[in-house]
Amino acid sequence: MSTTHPYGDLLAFTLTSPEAIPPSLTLEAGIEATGVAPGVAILRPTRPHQEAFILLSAGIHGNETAPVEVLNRIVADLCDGRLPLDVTVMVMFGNPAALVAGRRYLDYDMNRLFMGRHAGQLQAVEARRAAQLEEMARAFFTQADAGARRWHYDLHTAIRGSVFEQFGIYPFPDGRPHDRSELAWLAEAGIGTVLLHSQPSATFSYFTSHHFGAHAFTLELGKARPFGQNDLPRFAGIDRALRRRLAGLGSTAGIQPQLYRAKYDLIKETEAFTLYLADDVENFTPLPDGYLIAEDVGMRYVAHGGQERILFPNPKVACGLRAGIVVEPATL
Ligand SMILES: O=C(O)CCC(=O)N[C@@H](CCC(=O)O)C(=O)O
Ligand SMILES: [Zn+2]
Repeated sequence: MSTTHPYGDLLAFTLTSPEAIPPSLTLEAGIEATGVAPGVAILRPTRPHQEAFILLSAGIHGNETAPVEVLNRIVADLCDGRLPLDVTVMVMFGNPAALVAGRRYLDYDMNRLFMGRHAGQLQAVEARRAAQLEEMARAFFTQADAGARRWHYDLHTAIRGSVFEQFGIYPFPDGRPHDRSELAWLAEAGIGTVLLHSQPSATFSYFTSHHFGAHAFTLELGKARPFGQNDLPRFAGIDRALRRRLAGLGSTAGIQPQLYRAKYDLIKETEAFTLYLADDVENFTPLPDGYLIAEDVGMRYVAHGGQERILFPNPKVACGLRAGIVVEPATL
């Protein structure tokens, strides 16, 4: 089957025309493709299929290109009949303008603007886009019957390298138990480490978990690199697992990832915030007992106990935002 539609390379379509909505088409592969917004489309089999709704997002941060390339290939394989689809899937390239610019964001970090936080940053282009993504996620998940299964995988790569190259982030479950079969699915996808968030946040995965009860995860799949510099075979585990999920296949293995819990956030309150970790310190680096991690006006962040590790240290964030997370080992 030869490609004669933009779903054969939705990424090229989006980067070339970042304000264009993909066309709505019935494809020879037996898929109804509906363009919803720039960089966003829903794919649904034309034949009877499972009552499962899967949201796959990438490029919420515009410099995190590899996950966008992974999703782009999956969309092409679905739409050209090389990969079976037995669920309804919405694919989102989160921030097309930032993807074109190769920047994490243009005005404001979009993954701090969900849960309605966009209303407080209306001058930022990311605020309008976050509001749009929220609305599209709401329409997508609320069309599902009460018994339908809902998943959301928000794919990222990180600024720094990591002691554990790929890891998942389980948003705060609002009192629901953590789901061991979802954790096993992550392990099977090659994601051997999962951070359990301990509080609500303004991220996309918390939004879909909180509002729609989706099994939602932020997945950190490696180090962020520009388009053309990604080593895509390193993403084979998540690629394979997503393809199985889209084909309606279940888990095969029972292994569990190792778990960490978010203990507290480093908050950059003022421009005086100082981080005492070098730029090449990796995510999940252990923090020796007593180590001074960071300081801000009237605040000293000191490591305790020798079991803590640092995640996402970044002194360059805007004031008021998280400049790192101190994590510790956890069990369920
Ligand atoms: O490398 C970094 O410093 C950030 C990588 C990244 O974008 N991570 C996500 C994690 C979201 C979460 O905590 O659920 C983010 O910071 O938005
Ligand atoms: Zn990111």
